This record gives sequence, structure tokens and C-alpha cells, in this order.
Amino acid sequence: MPSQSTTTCCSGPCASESATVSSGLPFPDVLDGDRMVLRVSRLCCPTEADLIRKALMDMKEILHLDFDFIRRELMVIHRGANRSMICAALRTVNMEPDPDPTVADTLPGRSLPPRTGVSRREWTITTVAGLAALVAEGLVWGGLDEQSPWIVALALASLSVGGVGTLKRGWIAMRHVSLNIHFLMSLAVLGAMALGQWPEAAMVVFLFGLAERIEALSMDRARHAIRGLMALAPETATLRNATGEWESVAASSVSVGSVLRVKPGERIALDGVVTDGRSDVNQAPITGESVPVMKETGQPLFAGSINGSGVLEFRVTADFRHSTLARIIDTVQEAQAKRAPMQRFVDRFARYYTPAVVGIAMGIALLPPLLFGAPFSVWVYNALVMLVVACPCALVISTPVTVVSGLAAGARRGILIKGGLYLEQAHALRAVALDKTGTLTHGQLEMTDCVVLNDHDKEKVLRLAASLASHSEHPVSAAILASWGKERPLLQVRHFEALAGRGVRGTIAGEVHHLGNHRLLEELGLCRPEVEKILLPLEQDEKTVVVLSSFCEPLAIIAVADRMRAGAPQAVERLRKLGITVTMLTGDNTATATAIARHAGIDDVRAERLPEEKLRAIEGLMGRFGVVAMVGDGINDAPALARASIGIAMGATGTDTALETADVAIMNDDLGKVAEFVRLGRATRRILWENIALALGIKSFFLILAGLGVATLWMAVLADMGTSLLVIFNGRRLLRFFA
Ligand SMILES: Nc1ncnc2c1ncn2[C@@H]1O[C@H](COP(=O)(O)OP(=O)(O)OP(=O)(O)O)[C@@H](O)[C@H]1O
Ligand SMILES: [Zn+2]
Repeated sequence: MPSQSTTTCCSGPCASESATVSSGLPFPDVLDGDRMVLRVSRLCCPTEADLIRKALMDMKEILHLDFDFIRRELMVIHRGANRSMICAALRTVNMEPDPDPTVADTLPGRSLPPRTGVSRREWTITTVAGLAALVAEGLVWGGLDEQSPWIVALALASLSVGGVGTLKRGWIAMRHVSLNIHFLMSLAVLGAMALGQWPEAAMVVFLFGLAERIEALSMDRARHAIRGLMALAPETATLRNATGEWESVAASSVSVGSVLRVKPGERIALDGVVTDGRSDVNQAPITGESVPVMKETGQPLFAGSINGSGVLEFRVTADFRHSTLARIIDTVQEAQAKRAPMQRFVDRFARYYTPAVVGIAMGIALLPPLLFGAPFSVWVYNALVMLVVACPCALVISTPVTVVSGLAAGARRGILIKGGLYLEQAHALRAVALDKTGTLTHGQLEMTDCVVLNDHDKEKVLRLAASLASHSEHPVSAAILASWGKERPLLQVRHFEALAGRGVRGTIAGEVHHLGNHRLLEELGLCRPEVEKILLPLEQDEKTVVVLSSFCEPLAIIAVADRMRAGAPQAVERLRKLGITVTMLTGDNTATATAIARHAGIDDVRAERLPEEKLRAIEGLMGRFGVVAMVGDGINDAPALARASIGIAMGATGTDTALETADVAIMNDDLGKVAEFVRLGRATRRILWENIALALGIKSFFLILAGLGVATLWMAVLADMGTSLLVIFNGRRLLRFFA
């Protein structure tokens, strides 16, 4: 029995109602029922969704259905329904859910349906059916009559080998009044047989079956693009057991805190921190960059990375399900399930398109015979051709396949995009705001200068500064404390207070002391010309300067410096070449900020911004440019990241917050990836439109042919499936965007 298998993905939605599929949209609040997720391997496009909807329509326990065609999952929101009830109803439309997932299936990245190849048996069936159809067609061309017993026998043979599956699905669709592709195909085949066109009937079924197979394979590859990443984490790890010996265990059984070892050339199974050894590690699965990174004691390792030439021992910091790699895969899968705006647009379009075409087809079948006495058989045939051509499968399938490919391409490149929305929006990006500390610069500040005023004792003054700094996590304070040294004694600070965008204050030995920027000093009324004379040259030297002051006078001027990221000027230049305005946003003082900006090639500098002013700056940019991205490290700029149209977090590998708050997370520190993201977004947008144009163009061409009565059924099938294949292949080109 042919083609009934799960491997054939139907060609897409001919369902008149495909637009009501609301995957990824937020559920209305009233839907506070229970949720049940069912994996249905046959669910691959809105055609099936329509059938499922019809099958479950009458169950009053069911409040809402949501379909995920990428994961092939059906989410049922219900009140009081149970699994077996739903399964029974689904069985009536041949959409039986898979058995309950096992634990292994619920691991991150394993929650995809199994790969569904096309078996050799199925290829054999298609080949036999095709040969029979071809011979029949050939004999007719050779002069044999279409109705001759030989031809009919060959056609029937072809149909019974390759067409039963299609006819069966067509029958199910017809019983449920679902106008899907299988129904249309069955109608077309039966129509052709009724009209005595046997070879054509066989040909149509064969072509349809063949195209379905190719499409299934091709969709599958897009679906599983991300799965390749998961395969990167090995399933076993070498663990030091209680007796201190090394043994090989399943990676999923290793708990946090265990010590693992990796040999040269091995893949790292879990996230951890190096406890012993030194080796170069290739972190490409995480960062998309295959440049090896030197790892030694204290440095983080990520599951999926490949160990270089040394042996490393490391302490596990996250279990199998919570490794950075697992989180990346989960994020991409979630992103895939969300609908991009273009997808919604296409769905809405299909809602009007399909009924319109059905109406026109009816007109074609009925009007010429009724009005002009034309033969029914001819015009019914033309109408059938039209229905097959008009199927919007290609249109509806083209967007998800493109977006999914784009998301996967990004993820493989270390650019984690949280939804098709951001990928689509990237094309409209006109301005990017860059945070200074930690984004343009490394964010690892070091104290470079300390100028003591008025003959104060340097040691004493530095101890005061370090004592204040020890209560703050700000990078400037951290640098001052670090240069003082962790072991050296500090003074007790009372009434400590952080002054946002300014500095810190606290009482030491009964006297209020401040450590902060020039603005703070001015506000305290303690600034003097001789202080400014020292301050300004340091600032122009790209250093951040703070002043320690007592209740009545400034005591010392302390400068810290950060290093610009290696690729920063090039990254800014690349953005500019894409027509994007680059702005620097910082709380640091104007002189320092301007010096660094000049170095990076940025003209627009917004310095001395308090956190809420950063937000307002983003809003101002959005008012002027529309779509604006904010790039930060996600540590202290989360509000600005959230406010921007697209919040991009850098160096997201180490920090959970960056992964969570940002719309786009760049796994390493490469600022150049922002431009890559924009290019990927633009390519995605271009392919989306190409696909829509392709689908509509080819369809309208054949619709005109059909209307003129010159198109044949097999042409219609070729046009329909050909277009679907074309848009899938076109969309999948994105997978190789960075190759
Ligand atoms: N806790 C602190 N200790 C020392 N100096 C501080 C502290 N907080 C703020 N400052 C001073 O105020 C300035 C502005 O601080 P803010 O935190 O707004 O910006 P930033 O995060 O340092 O810079 P960017 O906006 O580029 O990330 C700092 O450059 C520093 O001079
Ligand atoms: Zn001043």
C-alpha cells in the first residue's frame, strides 16, 4: 500500500480556512483552560490543520487549537478533555497522534519529530507508477487510442500502485468538506478518468506523488537545520567517580559539580569551568567562530565545543538540559514557532484568495455551458485545472520555510534571533545605538593614573577610594579596587549609596566621601580650575576619570582605561556601508566618549546620559529613523535593550540575562555580527518577497492558461508542485547564507 506513510508531507494548504491557524499568536485571556500538546507526524501544513479542526470542532471541551507545523505539534486548549478522546477523534481523519513522548524526546533539541526520510520501497513505488504512466502516455503519442484496453490497463496499474494514498486522503477530505490539495487531486483524477483521459489521470497522480516526496525531503531538511547543532554535544562524558577513577557515563546523567575530563580532539559534553589543564578550544557551535580560544583554569567551557591539543579537567556548571547549547536550540525552536508578520499577511491573504478562486472555478465550469451551450465536459475539466493551479500551498509554505532557514543560518553563525519578527524588521533598520562600556570596549577597566592633590598621602587616599569602591559593582569601582588589591585592608564605610550615572558616596571615619565623575564634583560644588587642568587631558586620552573628594575638597584624581574591541572600527564601518546611522550612547563624560567615538569612527555621540536619558535617546532615534537597534552587553543596559525595536546583546555566552532580555543575542564579542544580522535580515526579506512574487506569478500565468482552456491537468499539477518546490528551495538558500 503506497504513499499512505508519514513521509509524504502534503503540498500545503488548499484549505479554505488556513488563515485561522493561529500558531504563535498570544492566546486570548479567556482561554484559561488546560493545555495538551500532541505530536502528530502527519501534521505538516494547514491542509491537515483544517481537517483536524473539523474533526475536533464538535467537542465542546475544546476551547482553542494551535498548530506548529515545524515541530508538527498540535496544542489543544481544553477544559476537561482527555487524551484518548482527542486521539479517537483525530483517528477519524487519519491524523492519529504519536504515542506519548519518552523522556529522551523531551530533552532540548530532541523535541523535534524524528527525521522522516523517503524509504527505498516508496521510491520503488513512485518509479513503477511513473514508468507505467509514461509508457501509457508514450503509447498514446505513438498513435494508440486513449481508451484502448492496453492504455487503460497501464493507467490503472499506475494508479493502483501510486495513487491509492492520494485518493484515500482525498476521500477523507471530501467527507469532511475540506477543500485541500488531496481532495482537489482526487477530484482531478476522477474527473480525468470520467472524461476517458486515462494516461493523464495516471500522470497527474505520479507527478503529484513525486513532487510530494521531494517536498517532504526538502522541508525536512529546513526543519532539522538546527538539529545538527544538538548532535554536537556528545552523549557520553568521562567522569571522575567517587573512587577518583575516570569512567565513561551518559552525559544526561552527570550532575552539576561533577568533574569531567576531555582528551585532545574530543567534544565537550557539558558546560563547565576548567579546573586543570590548558588547551585551545573551538567554540564554533556556540559562537559561530571556529577560531580556537585558549582555555585555562577558571575559564568557562561550553558543551558542543571541540577540545584542541591539551587535556582539560573541568567542573560541570549546568546539567545536560541547561547547557548554553541546549538553550540556544530551545531559543531557536521557540523562535521558529512564532509567526513573522509576513506569515500573518500571507495567511490573511489566503483567506480571501482560496474562496475567490473556488468561486471563479465554479463560474468557469457552469457559465459557458449554461450561457453558450458549450460542452460541460470541457469546461468542468478547465475548472478542475483551475482549482489545482489555484491551490495556495506554495504561497503559505514559502514564508515559514524562509524564516526558519534564516533563523537557523543565524544560529549557526552565533547570532541567536528570538523570532522571525526581528529578522524581518532588520531590513528596515536605519539606526543602531551602541553602548560604550562592554560593547565598543572590552569592559575590563584598569586603573592607569592617580594624581593626589594638595600633598595628601597617596596610600591613605587610595585606601579611601578602594574602600568606597569595594561596595560597588560598577566597572570603574571594580578597577580601582582591583588596583588596590584584594588582600590589603579597607576602611569601614557607613551609609553607602550609589549615585546613578555619577558615582558613589559613603561615610568613612565620620566624614562623607564621594567617588565619582566630573558631574558629581560640580554638583557638590567642589570643582576647581586646577582639577579640571588635570582632568581634561586624561579624558581626551580616552580615559574615564573619577575624583575622590572629602566633605570639603577633592583629594585625588583617578583615571581608568578600557581597551577598544579589536574589530570595533571595522564593524561600525560595515554598518555605515549598509546605510545605517551609528550612535554611541554612554554615561561616561563627553571628552572621553568623543575620543573613543572618533577612534571607532562614530560621529554621533550622546555622552553623560543617565539611564533614563538613554531610554529617551533611543526613543528619539526611533522617532527619527523608525526601526532602531540598541546594542549592549545586557548587564546594565537592559531597559534600553528592551525599549529599542531590536535589542541586541553582545557576548551572550556567559550571561543568562543577555540571552533572556535581548531580541537578538550575539554569542561572542564580535561587533561585526550586528552587520551580519542586518544582511541576513535583508536577504530574508528579499527571499520572502521573491517567493510571494514567484508563487503569485506562476499561478496567475497558469490561471490565465486555464481560463483560456489551454492548460491541462498535468500542467496544473506541475505548476502547483513546481511552485511549492521552487519556493522551498529558494527559502532554503538562506541556510547557506554565511557559507
Ligand atoms: N559606582 C561607581 N563608581 C565609580 N564611578 C562611577 C560609579 N557609577 C558611576 N560612575 C561614574 O559615572 C559615569 C557614568 O556612569 P554610568 O554607569 O551611567 O555609565 P557607564 O555604564 O560607566 O558607561 P556606559 O554607558 O558607556 O556603559 C562613569 O563613567 C563613572 O565615571
Ligand atoms: Zn568642573
